[in-house]
Amino acid sequence: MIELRGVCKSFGTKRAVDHLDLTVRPGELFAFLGPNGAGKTTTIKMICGLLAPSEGAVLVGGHPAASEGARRSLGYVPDQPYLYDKLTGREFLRFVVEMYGVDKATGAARIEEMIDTFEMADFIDELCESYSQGMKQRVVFASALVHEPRVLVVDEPLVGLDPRSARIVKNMFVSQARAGATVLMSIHLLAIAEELADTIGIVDHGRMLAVGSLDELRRQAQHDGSLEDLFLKLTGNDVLRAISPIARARLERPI
Ligand SMILES: Nc1ncnc2c1ncn2[C@@H]1O[C@H](COP(=O)(O)OP(=O)(O)OP(=O)(O)O)[C@@H](O)[C@H]1O
Repeated sequence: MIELRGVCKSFGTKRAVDHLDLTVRPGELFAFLGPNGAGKTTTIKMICGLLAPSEGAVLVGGHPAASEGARRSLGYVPDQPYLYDKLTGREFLRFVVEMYGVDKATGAARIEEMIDTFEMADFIDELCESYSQGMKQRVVFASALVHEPRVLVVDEPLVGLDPRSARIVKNMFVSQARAGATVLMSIHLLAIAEELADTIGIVDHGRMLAVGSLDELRRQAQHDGSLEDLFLKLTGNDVLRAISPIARARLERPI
């Protein structure tokens, strides 16, 4: 479970997150949407204990964010993942398993499972510095899941993945949620949110504009269109203003 209650985060005079309330339950796959600069990454960093809120409370698996309990419950894939160049993928996964205090036999079995799930056998014993972007992403996903977290938080999950790897990752989100994990992903690809998410939250200027299933969002926005139409309506059509009048007229035609 992820719970945010009245959460605010300011950087100097800039309010990045503004009284945000959010609950994501076990078994739920939540897509966090919003325009650039809306406050998604800042919120995710507070969930992961990397930033402290200026106000409000953040709970992860029932524990205050950044506490030992929260960290043990959590798997996190950042938008700009980092691997150690001079370790192999397998060594990196071993390091992560040891960090979480997983016993040796269980850890070794979980690493094999991850290698299999993310189809990494061909490169897992090469140094990370030799990996392509997509290979790095797969190792990072494996490292976020290897300790079997109950809460998975992913910032922009599909950047740099080829279609096959993207499919593996999408399947993994769904199977994690169906197995009872709480899954929150921030994503700009609205079609993916529409395809995968049980619940969608649209944030802008640090505030939650709407949250619910796609049908609930349609009711809240009193608009019976696609998720893209709803998104643009709720976030003020900023994108439409930036494109040509002809394209805008086409997009603004009633559906
Ligand atoms: N360390 C920081 N110092 C100052 N301002 C920051 C800092 N981090 C984020 N911000 C500001 O907070 C706001 C929210 O940023 P955030 O990265 O959370 O947005 P986002 O929704 O993740 O955007 P994107 O979709 O572009 O990744 C932005 O205005 C950003 O400039």
